[in-house]
Amino acid sequence: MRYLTFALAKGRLAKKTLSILERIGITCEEMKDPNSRKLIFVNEELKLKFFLSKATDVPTYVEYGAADIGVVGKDTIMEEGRKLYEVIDLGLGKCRMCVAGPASAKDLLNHGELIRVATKYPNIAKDYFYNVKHQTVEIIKLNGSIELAPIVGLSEVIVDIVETGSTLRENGLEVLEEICPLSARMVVNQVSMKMEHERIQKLITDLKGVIG
Ligand SMILES: Nc1ncnc2c1ncn2[C@@H]1O[C@H](COP(=O)(O)OP(=O)(O)OP(=O)(O)O)[C@@H](O)[C@H]1O
Ligand SMILES: O=P(O)(O)OC[C@H]1O[C@H](OP(=O)(O)OP(=O)(O)O)[C@H](O)[C@@H]1O
Repeated sequence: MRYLTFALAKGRLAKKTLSILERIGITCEEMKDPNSRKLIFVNEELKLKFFLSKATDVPTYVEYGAADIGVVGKDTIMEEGRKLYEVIDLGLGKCRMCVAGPASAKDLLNHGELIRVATKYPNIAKDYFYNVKHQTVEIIKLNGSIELAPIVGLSEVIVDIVETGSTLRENGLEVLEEICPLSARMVVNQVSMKMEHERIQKLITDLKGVIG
């Protein structure tokens, strides 16, 4: 039996992903050592391998088949646009992709003005403004602390993740439009899905049994 390899997003989703896998009997004790610098972990008994990578790289590993299976946020799947199968919504890491800004920016969205949109997600923002709203905008790519952009005058609005809404509230901003709900998904390499169909299907069925 060959090894099945999992690419898991490090950061916010990692711990929750490991605990959902544990609930279906997939454990990788080694991975829990916070001091370890090791990158790849093996469960000999189950013939599984795991590695943690930057969330944005998970779809890349899965498309190329370096990992058979990945767990990553829907936002990253949409933004990366890789060829893979999205097989299950794990229901964790729930949040929303939103257009946000000061209340005063609402009118700019309703009247189709040429506005600047700061975001870590240029493809999602482009798709939303061009294909859904049919509004021409200038997209400005940032890499973090997106809420700063409208405060310091870099953009009129932002496209970003909202979970509790605290970051927006504490900075005098609000949700202006909701683009879509988000959560972590399991994704599968298209060839692996065919070659390892039975094992992957069992995994999906087991996961469906433990998620609410
Ligand atoms: N409040 C939140 N903020 C950001 N992401 C969240 C939040 N809640 C859930 N998520 C989900 O967690 C995923 C990973 O978030 P995390 O902040 O760990 O990674 P990242 O932002 O891609 O990493 P980095 O900070 O290295 O760029 C997101 O892609 C999203 O699907
Ligand atoms: O609605 P909330 O619960 O406040 O969560 C949303 C915030 O969390 C994320 O930022 P993150 O902490 O990942 O930092 P970053 O902005 O540097 O990416 C996201 O980009 C928002 O800023």
